[in-house]
Amino acid sequence: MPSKVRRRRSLEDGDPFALILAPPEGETPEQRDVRLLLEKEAKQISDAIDEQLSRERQQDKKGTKPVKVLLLGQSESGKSTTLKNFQLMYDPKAFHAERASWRTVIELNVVRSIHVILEVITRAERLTQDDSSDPLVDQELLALKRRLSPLIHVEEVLMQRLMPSGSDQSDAARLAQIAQIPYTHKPGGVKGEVTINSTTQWKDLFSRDKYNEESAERDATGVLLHTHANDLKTLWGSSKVQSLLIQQNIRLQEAAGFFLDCLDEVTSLDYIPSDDHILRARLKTLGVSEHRIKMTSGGMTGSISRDWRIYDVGGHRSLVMAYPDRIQGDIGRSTAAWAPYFDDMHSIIFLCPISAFDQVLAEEPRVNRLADSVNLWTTIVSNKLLAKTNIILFLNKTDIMKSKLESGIRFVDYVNSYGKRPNDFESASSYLRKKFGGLFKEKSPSPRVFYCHLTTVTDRKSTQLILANIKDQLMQRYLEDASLLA
Ligand SMILES: Nc1nc2c(ncn2[C@@H]2O[C@H](COP(=O)(O)OP(=O)(O)OP(=O)(O)O)[C@@H](O)[C@H]2O)c(=O)[nH]1
Ligand SMILES: [Mg+2]
Repeated sequence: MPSKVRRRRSLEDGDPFALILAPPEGETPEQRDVRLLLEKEAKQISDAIDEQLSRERQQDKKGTKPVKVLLLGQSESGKSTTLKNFQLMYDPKAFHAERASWRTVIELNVVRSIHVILEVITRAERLTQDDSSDPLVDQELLALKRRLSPLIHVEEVLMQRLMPSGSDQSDAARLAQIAQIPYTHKPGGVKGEVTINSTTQWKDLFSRDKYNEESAERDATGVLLHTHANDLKTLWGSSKVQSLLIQQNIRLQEAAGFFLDCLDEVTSLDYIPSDDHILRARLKTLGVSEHRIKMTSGGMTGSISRDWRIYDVGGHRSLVMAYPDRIQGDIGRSTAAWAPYFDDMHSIIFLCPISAFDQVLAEEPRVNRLADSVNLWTTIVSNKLLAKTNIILFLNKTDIMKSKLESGIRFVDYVNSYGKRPNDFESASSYLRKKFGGLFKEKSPSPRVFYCHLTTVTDRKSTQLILANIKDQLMQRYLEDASLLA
């Protein structure tokens, strides 16, 4: 029992690194059972992967192998945004062809932010009723709320169009059936974020050509946003709304899919999203999608061209392994869901959204988001099957991290081992780099190089420099491997 107390305390103290490194001494019999169960599961996965590896080695003896890159990380870490950057750089034609389709997603993002504000007003109204001496909501706000409430209906219509098969929960359940992964419905989870299943042809659904034939709602939404443009701007510009958001501790500007700072553009009738807007658009991925891009790299001996396959894995934890409640939210289930995609990857780009240090997982409110990323990182780097895989860490969302620290949110309040170091971006990011690097060295089955970048993947310029380097580095490695095998 004493060690159990110590382990729990380190979690409560909010130090994800201490938790990972804590020795399993003083394990209770139940903990032991759970650990053995996890080990058994890990062994089964490992055996299955070994078998698949050996089958694929046979197949790969013929033909040129594509370069395979896997994007990993928790939900909202920036995987799909990294993929968009790759597409924008190396397959711009396809990227631009999809531009109009992203408009619907952005419209939905706008409506969602408005929905959040309307709920904030409703909550404040309730409080005002309790204390009418100092009304938090005035008549003007109430009138705005009334006029904008039809947008909530629009949100439902749009979500039905993007998710024809129903909610993300039902998609997860279906996926679980196909993948034969135990699935548990978690009541009271995230409220209706729009999710895209990798098999849904949503871009076709919303392409401009198709619009005229069958998707009247889409333009109706654009027109509705346009009609309400002034009210939308008044609502967002209202100092009363801004103070209600602060009072209720909602930092809307830092949320995924925030577009209220460019309402003039987004609500105009001829709005077509820019590249930057597409990078900022939020659409949650469910399942795994494969993207093929032809890449060319120049070298001393001339340029080479290879097919790349980039795999974007939905990071949401809706596939839950049937383990005791206590350990849900831990390493095993994620590995189980992703394991089939690990085996022959040339590289894994692992994204950790470092700005999430003060947040919890939407789907698992007991779990701190940084602690979750540290857990996933540890699982990936310690996996023996990945011992030779090139792993690149993106400490992402540095822009939000900076603004949080500047606004006075204290890193040490969530990572107690940070101690008395200054609460600024330089110190906090270099601390995290060291910690992730330390885990990498300690947990890697054999020595390998630690690659780490501080990123803001919504920023095209800086991200594309990093991706160009990664592309050349992987092409180089690929050639070296090929010549070794020849
Ligand atoms: N400000 C800021 N926003 C970011 C950054 N990286 C990603 N985002 C935004 O965060 C949201 C989530 O990013 P995604 O790329 O969809 O996250 P994901 O990892 O694919 O999430 P899942 O599909 O749920 O697994 C999007 O609206 C992005 O535009 C960043 O570095 N800074
Ligand atoms: Mg995604």
